Amino acid sequence: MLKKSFDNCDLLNINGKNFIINELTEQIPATTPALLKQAAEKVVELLKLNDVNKIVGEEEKGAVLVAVVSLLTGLPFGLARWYPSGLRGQIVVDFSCEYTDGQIFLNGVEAGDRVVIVDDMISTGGTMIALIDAIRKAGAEIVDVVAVAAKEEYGGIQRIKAATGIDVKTVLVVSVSGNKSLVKWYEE
Ligand SMILES: O=P(O)(O)OC[C@H]1O[C@H](OP(=O)(O)OP(=O)(O)O)[C@H](O)[C@@H]1O
Ligand SMILES: Nc1ncnc2[nH]cnc12
Repeated sequence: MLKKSFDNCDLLNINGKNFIINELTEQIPATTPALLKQAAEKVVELLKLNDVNKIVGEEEKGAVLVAVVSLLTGLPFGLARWYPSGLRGQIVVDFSCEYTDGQIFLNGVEAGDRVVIVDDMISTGGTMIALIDAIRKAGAEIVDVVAVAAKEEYGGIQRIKAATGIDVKTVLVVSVSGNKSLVKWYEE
């Protein structure tokens, strides 16, 4: 079901970047609980959870998945926001992603935490690099990073590895260079 939902989807060109019109991240068509559950279960299967005390993700599409992974694992979660709330304890880090750049504001991560990062999609890897920087700035340790999908042509996984030393695992890799999306690899 998950593999099928990312395969043969329409692609929408936004400033030269190919956006996958799909059920899990874009609600086209509406996300079913069965698909969301399968995506979260696949992420949990890949996650190394030894002595981990927290999940970290980013709003807003990623947060839907993080919430379900939290329910499945019983672990609390922190989130990076795109706007400052003015709350004390927010960690601020610059980011640059596929469509824009700016800052992220991380809540809920403390020094000494052992965290796993969960996200829906990796494109350029810019958001993930900023999230990793913010978590390290908070004094927490990153034990594992899992995303549902990576877009093959954008080199995000390699960029994250080069910038942070971290290997990101994904459930699937999807190509966006044709007329439609094509799932190139899927973790059975
Ligand atoms: O690898 P990158 O180039 O950084 O892109 C990946 C990011 O883009 C998506 O979020 P999006 O920017 O669509 O924001 P949203 O989750 O707030 O809708 C996705 O959830 C990732 O966080
Ligand atoms: N649905 C999507 N398709 C392609 N790239 C994305 N980046 C974030 N959401 C995406």
